[in-house]
Amino acid sequence: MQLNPFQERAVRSSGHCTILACPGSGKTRVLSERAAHLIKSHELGRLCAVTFTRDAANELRTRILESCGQEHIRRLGAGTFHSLALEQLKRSSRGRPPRLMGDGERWAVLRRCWQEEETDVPFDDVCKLIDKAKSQPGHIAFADVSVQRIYERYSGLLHSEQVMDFSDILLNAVHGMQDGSVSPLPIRWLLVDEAQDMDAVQLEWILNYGRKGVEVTLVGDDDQSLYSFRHALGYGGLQEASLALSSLELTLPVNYRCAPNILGAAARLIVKNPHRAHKNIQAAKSTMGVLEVQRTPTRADEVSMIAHTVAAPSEQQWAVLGRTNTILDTVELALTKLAVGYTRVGGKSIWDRAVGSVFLGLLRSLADGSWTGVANALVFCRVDATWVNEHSRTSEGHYLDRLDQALAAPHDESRRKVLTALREGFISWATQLSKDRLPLVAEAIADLLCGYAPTAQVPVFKALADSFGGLRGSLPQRVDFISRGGSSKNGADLRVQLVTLHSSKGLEFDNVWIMGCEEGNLPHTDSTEEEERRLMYVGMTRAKQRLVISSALQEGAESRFLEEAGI
Ligand SMILES: Nc1ncnc2c1ncn2[C@@H]1O[C@H](COP(=O)(O)OP(=O)(O)OP(=O)(O)O)[C@@H](O)[C@H]1O
Repeated sequence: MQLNPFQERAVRSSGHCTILACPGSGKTRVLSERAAHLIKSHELGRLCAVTFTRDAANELRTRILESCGQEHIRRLGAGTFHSLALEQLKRSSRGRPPRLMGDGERWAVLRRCWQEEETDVPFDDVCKLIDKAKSQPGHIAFADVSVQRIYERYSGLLHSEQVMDFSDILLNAVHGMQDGSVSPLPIRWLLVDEAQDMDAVQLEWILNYGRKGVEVTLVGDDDQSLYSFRHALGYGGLQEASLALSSLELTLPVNYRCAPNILGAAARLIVKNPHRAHKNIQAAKSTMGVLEVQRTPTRADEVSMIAHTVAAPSEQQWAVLGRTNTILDTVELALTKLAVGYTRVGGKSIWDRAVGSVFLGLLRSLADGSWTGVANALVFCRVDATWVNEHSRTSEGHYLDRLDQALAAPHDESRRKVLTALREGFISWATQLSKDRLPLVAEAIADLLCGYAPTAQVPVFKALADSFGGLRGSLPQRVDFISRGGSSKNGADLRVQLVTLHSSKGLEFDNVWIMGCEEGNLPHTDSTEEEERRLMYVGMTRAKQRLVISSALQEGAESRFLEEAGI
């Protein structure tokens, strides 16, 4: 595959460089080719590639080595910001930097400090404020004096106990590089992938290298910046870095992924964002794709349309993209009902979460006589877990025998009530089952659990019962189908994927369906319009051949993004 002229220039140019890459423009390839070019065209010097996750760093290392050859392995480093900063701290403290606390430990120390302060500011808010402050490299100060005191107490404790939290790794490396107590890694080139996602501390870390003569290459797409809630700087960060280093700015405008009409709609949408780098995005493909808009009366109609379309027998690969996991749950249940295999990306299956697993657990017990589902349901129905565990250890046999053994002992009224309800329930469910009335059994189990569930979970139990009741097959067959994760726990069946818009970044599919495109949901009220527009843009640019965008009348007005995209 030949590089296009834009890619060629991005690979071969020298000095500090910021590469603004449109979706599907081959940025990982350009980054690895550029790294290989720098290594091969110089006899000396180490190169370090940095990114946000360990998997991405490993992938990048492999791609670079494929391009430059294994013989250069000693001249290449790749890691996350934090792993590289930690390496610096280790080198500068002869292998003994402060011990890194785990998440739970950090939480406990912070909570201690919060309790001591007796403030009105809720603990979660204090955590968020401190996280936000620690994503800045400068002096930390809080508007609220009680939060300031909590922070000072927390920092004091970490110092005296010679420990640090995750944010301290980069902060300590940055401050140490500034005052000369921490040396930079001995590298000649630094390459940063997904640079739109860096926060202010990561930016300062990069700039420190740049100021010390390391050549910095940033690759990113400000239009795909989705993490401002994690303090990512997006376009502002890319601009600041380019300005500070006087970097050469290049774009990769050619998209190899999407049909031109799909790309055109996405491009019309994203230009509505006022704060972005101008990129003259172009489609490499010339064959038009399918671009459809669907508006159904209700969400249930929308979900049914999605499920029946993606279920149609074909080799076609589909991704259903949703703004939230809750909206994707509705499609998951509809697919279960139709016995269509699927994979969830970016969230757990509803059958693996508390509500789904307690419901399925009782059905499994009914199918095979096992106890675990009953024990879990007892705890869900607020029976004391210590008692349930003790009874699980000391009793044996079929669940009915174990319930009988339990009922033979004395209990307080509420526990006896739950044990009796379950026992009577099982007897009646078994009778219904013998008459092939599985939907009724599913409904009755849901009803029993609803009696102990918070109000918000009641419709979820009803939907689970409807989905399970509608599925074909015997009870063990249905339980087995769902337990296998709708057939594809191990990702074996990737034909239908249910993906949150955030998790869709970096992926591509033949056919994409973006659902729930109503005002309030997309754009979502929890975020800014610009960030939501980027989210929609990322979703749209995942589609190679076909893009369907749907909404339900009952859920509100159609998203403003459709009009903006001219569709
Ligand atoms: N010069 C080229 N000629 C033909 N195809 C190319 C070229 N460069 C990249 N591609 C193809 O373009 C597709 C998109 O590339 P890639 O997945 O690396 O995009 P990306 O820039 O990382 O996208 P995104 O940011 O949207 O995740 C890949 O299938 C890749 O093989």
